[in-house]
Amino acid sequence: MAKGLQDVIANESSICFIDGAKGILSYRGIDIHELAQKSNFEEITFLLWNAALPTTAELKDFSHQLAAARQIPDDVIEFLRSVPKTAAPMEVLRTAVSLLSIYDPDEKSVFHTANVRKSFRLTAQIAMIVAMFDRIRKGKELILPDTSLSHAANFLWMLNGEKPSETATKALDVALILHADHELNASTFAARVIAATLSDMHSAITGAIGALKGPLHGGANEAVMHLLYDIDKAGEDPVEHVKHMLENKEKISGFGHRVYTTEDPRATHLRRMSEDLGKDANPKWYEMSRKIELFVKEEKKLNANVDFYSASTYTTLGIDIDLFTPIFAVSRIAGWCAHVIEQHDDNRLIRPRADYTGPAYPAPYVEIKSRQSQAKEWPPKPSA
Ligand SMILES: CC(=O)SCCNC(=O)CCNC(=O)[C@H](O)C(C)(C)COP(=O)(O)OP(=O)(O)OC[C@H]1O[C@@H](n2cnc3c(N)ncnc32)[C@H](O)[C@@H]1OP(=O)(O)O
Ligand SMILES: O=C([O-])CC(=O)C(=O)O
Repeated sequence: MAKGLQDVIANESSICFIDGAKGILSYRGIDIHELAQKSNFEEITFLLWNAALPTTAELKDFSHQLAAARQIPDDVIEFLRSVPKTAAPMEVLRTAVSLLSIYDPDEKSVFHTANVRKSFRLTAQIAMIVAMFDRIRKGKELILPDTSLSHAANFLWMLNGEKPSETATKALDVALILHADHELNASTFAARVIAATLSDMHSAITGAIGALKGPLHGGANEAVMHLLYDIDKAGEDPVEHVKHMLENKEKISGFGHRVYTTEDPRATHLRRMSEDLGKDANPKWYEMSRKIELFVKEEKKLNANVDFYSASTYTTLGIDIDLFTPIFAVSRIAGWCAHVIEQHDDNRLIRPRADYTGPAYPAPYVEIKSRQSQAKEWPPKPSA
């Protein structure tokens, strides 16, 4: 039995190819390094959904459709205003996406064309929800979307209320390219399991957001930054701190990967971005990260994953920690949609088996008056 389904081939997919031993990641066969250098979020989203790079006219039309989808029902904005300002943005996003389904004109359909329409809306709306809730919780006025801006630039515009610099837009755009898809990662698998019951796309994406939030998955980028802040606040040496954590058998967020046994190709770009942005702003977070990376690699032979340098990159861009995982979702929605579309286009229920480890069958049904409590921890044994 493969615990955690390690290395189990659970589905066919033509979206994303990974060679974990060689550190290769590609979308529809095109290497991530080339995409990170030459492409943009709109183009790779077209690629993920259509299995081919767009022509100039197709890209223009696609970008236009994505910008035109920047609309949120008033009731969803009311919901964002109604939740406590202290709510975690990732929880708010999860619930808002669930709520969006009630207002989506194609909500019940799982047909290809309806799924594509929903993909445009969800991709546009997730970015807007993250930006809008951040402004609402800070008591700031909402900023209307600007359809002349790219997806990355519009997100920064709606978040900060000022036109973003080319450097910030480019950095976010590259981060969005890098995070957009990753084969059957936990959140995408969750989305496909939900979609495979012929449930709707919003249900699948709501489940995916719940899975992404966990600290073993997308939530690790926030945990990395909390670690860096804690070390900095305590004035500790980063290597000594991490050494102590490893001695206590604690995991270091941002390291290790189920599939990559060598460098995560996305970390290569994020490391460079963290360093470059740090040079112009504050190199501290990059420098601390680099020291930790070198030590963990030497000591545990573990490589930094996509979440490690995204933390210092986003912090240097002035983004709050609890928006890191939501921003992961702002990008990953492109991949989730591609996978839900692929699943619905050629569906079969996903229903694996469990290796049963419980009491041998047939176990006796003991009448209630004859039972002794078997509970170990919960519920606690009532005192006699
Ligand atoms: C976008 C993403 O989801 S990328 C991943 C983001 N998650 C993180 O960064 C959290 C930290 N990393 C981890 O917890 C793991 O490496 C995971 C979840 C990514 C992969 O998990 P798995 O493939 O199940 O590996 P598993 O957790 O079994 O670890 C294997 C061994 O490496 C160790 N290990 C793995 N990651 C780490 C880590 N980050 N720090 C310290 N030790 C680690 C484990 O303790 C274990 O050691 P052992 O065999 O001595 O018990
Ligand atoms: O593939 C995984 O297991 C996790 C990951 O890196 C991602 O989702 O980007």
